[in-house]
Amino acid sequence: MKISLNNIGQIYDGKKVLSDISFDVNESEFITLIGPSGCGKSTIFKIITGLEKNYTGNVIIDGTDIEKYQGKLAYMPQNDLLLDWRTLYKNAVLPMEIEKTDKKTMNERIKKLLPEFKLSGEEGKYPYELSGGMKKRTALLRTFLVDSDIMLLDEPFGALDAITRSEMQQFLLEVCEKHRHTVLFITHDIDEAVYLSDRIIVLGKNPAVIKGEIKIQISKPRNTDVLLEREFLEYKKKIMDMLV
Ligand SMILES: Nc1ncnc2c1ncn2[C@@H]1O[C@H](COP(=O)(O)OP(=O)(O)OP(=O)(O)O)[C@@H](O)[C@H]1O
Repeated sequence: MKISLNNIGQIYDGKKVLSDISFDVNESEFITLIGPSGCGKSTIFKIITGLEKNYTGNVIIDGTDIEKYQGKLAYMPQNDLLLDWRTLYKNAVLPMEIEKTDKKTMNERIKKLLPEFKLSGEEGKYPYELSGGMKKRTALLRTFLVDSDIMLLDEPFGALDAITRSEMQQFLLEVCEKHRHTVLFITHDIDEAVYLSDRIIVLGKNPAVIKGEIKIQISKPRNTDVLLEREFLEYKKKIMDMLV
C-alpha cells in the first residue's frame, strides 16, 4: 500500500502547526518522521488515521481518499494503552474483537504470532505482570493483528531503558523485514531513526515544514555493528545539521 500526503496544512487556535507537508510512503518502506518536540508529528498521524479532520490538503492511500481507511490502519500511539483488566491475549485481540472477527480465526492468528513476539506461554498474564519490553511487544503484536499492511508507530520505544530499547529495535527490524509491512515511524532519537529506516523525513517547527529527506542506504538486514560505522555517523551528522 502506498500513502501520499499532499500539501497538508493544519491550524490550531489560529496558529499554523503544519504547512505544506507532502511526501509519499512506498510499499514495504520504513519511513521515520523526526523533528523537535511539539512540531506536529503526531498531528500528521492523527490526520492519516482520520482522528483529525480539520486540515487542508489531502491524503491518498492506494489511490483512494483516506475516508475508506478510517479505523482500518494499524496505529500504535505513544502510550502502549494496554487495558489493566484484560490479559495479554485479550489486549492483543481487541482490534479483532472490535472488527467482530470470529473466535477461531482470532485464535489462529494470535497463536501464529505469539512465538515470533517472544510471548508464548505469557498470554494469560495481566499488564502488571509484564516487563516493559513484554508490554511493548504486546502492544506491537496488537498492532500487527490489525488487518492492515500499513503501520503507524508513534514513538513506540520512548519510555524504555536503553538495553530493552535496543532489543526492541532489533526485534522490530526483524518482524518488519519478515512481514514486509509499510511502516511510518515517529522518534526523537536520531540513532533509532537511522538504524531502522529506509528513509527519514526531517521536520522543522513553527510551523512544521519538511526540512529535508535522507535515504538511508545501509543494506538490510542490519545489526548493531552498523551503529559504529562511518556511514552511520555521517547520516547522524547530516540529520543533526538539518535539525539545528
Ligand atoms: N487538538 C489540539 N488542539 C490544539 N492544539 C493542538 C492539538 N493537538 C496538538 N496541538 C498542538 O499542535 C502542536 C503539535 O502537536 P503534536 O502532538 O503533533 O507534536 P509532536 O511533534 O508529535 O510532539 P512530541 O514530539 O512532543 O510528541 C503542539 O503545539 C500542540 O500543542
